[in-house]
Amino acid sequence: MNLIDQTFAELKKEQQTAFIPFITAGDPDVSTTLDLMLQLQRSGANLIELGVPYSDPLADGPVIQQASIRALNNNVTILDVIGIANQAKEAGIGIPLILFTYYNPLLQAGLENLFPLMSKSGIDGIIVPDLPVEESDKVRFHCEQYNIHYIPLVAPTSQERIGPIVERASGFVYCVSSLGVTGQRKNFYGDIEEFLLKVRDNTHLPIIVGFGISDNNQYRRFSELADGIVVGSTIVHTVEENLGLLKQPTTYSQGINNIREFISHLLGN
Ligand SMILES: O=P(O)(O)OC[C@@H](O)[C@@H](O)c1c[nH]c2ccccc12
Repeated sequence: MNLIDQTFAELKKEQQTAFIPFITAGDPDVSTTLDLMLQLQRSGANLIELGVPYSDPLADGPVIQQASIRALNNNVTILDVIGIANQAKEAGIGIPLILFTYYNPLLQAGLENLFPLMSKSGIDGIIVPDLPVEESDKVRFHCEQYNIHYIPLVAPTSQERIGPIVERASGFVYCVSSLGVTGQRKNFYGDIEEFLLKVRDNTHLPIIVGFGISDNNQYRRFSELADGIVVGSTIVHTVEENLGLLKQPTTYSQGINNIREFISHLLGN
C-alpha cells in the first residue's frame, strides 16, 4: 500500500475529487516552494505534483517554461527537488508527493542513485511525460523496488495505445485533457467525456485529468468526470504575479495569502 492508494481510497469513501496542484520546485526559490506546499495542503490539496525544472520542457507552455528558467537560475537540480520533498515531509506535509520530471534529469543523475533517495524522501509517485510507456521498463522496475507509483500520461490521441499504457500504470492514470502543451485554455478536446470513459473502461485505477484547467467552472465540470484534477499553469502564473511581494520579507505573507485566495476561488470555496 502506498500513500497515493490510501488517499484515493479515502476520497472515494467521501465521494470527493482529488485536488492535485502542480508547482515548479525552486520557483522562485526553495524556501518559498516549501511554504507554497504547506499552503497548498492547508488550501485542500490532496496530492502535490512537484516539478523538476528542465531546460527543454517540450510539453510545457510559456508559464511553466518561465518558471523552469527561474528555478534553473537558482541552479535547482533533481537532487534539490528530492531534498525539498524530504524537507516538506519533515515540515508537516502529510499528503502524497509526485515527482514530475522529464527523462533527461533522471538519466543524468542515474535511476539507481535517485530511487533510494526518492523513497527515503517520501516521494510516492513519479510522472515522466517524455518517456514512452514502451520504454519505461527500467523506470518501472525501480518504482516497484521502492514502492513508488509509475503514473503514465494518456492523451486523447492515444486511442489504441490506451490499453498498453494503463496496464503499466500504478497509483492512478493521468488523462491529458487536450492536445498541445500545458497552459490555461478555453476549449478542451472535443470528445473529452468519451475519451475519459474509454480510459475508465480500461483500468480499475483512479483516473485524473489535467491540462488547461484554470477556473472554478472548468474545475467543477471535470470533477464530475474524473477522480482527480491537476492544476498547474494557472497556479504557477499566480506565483509569477506575486514574485514582487514574495521577494520582500515585509510583503511575503501578502504574496502567500494572494495565492491562497486564488486557490480558494479556483476550488469554489
Ligand atoms: O499547466 P496545466 O495546463 O494546468 O496542466 C497541468 C500541468 O501543469 C502538469 O501536470 C504538467 C506540468 N508539466 C507537464 C508536462 C506534460 C504533462 C503535464 C504537465
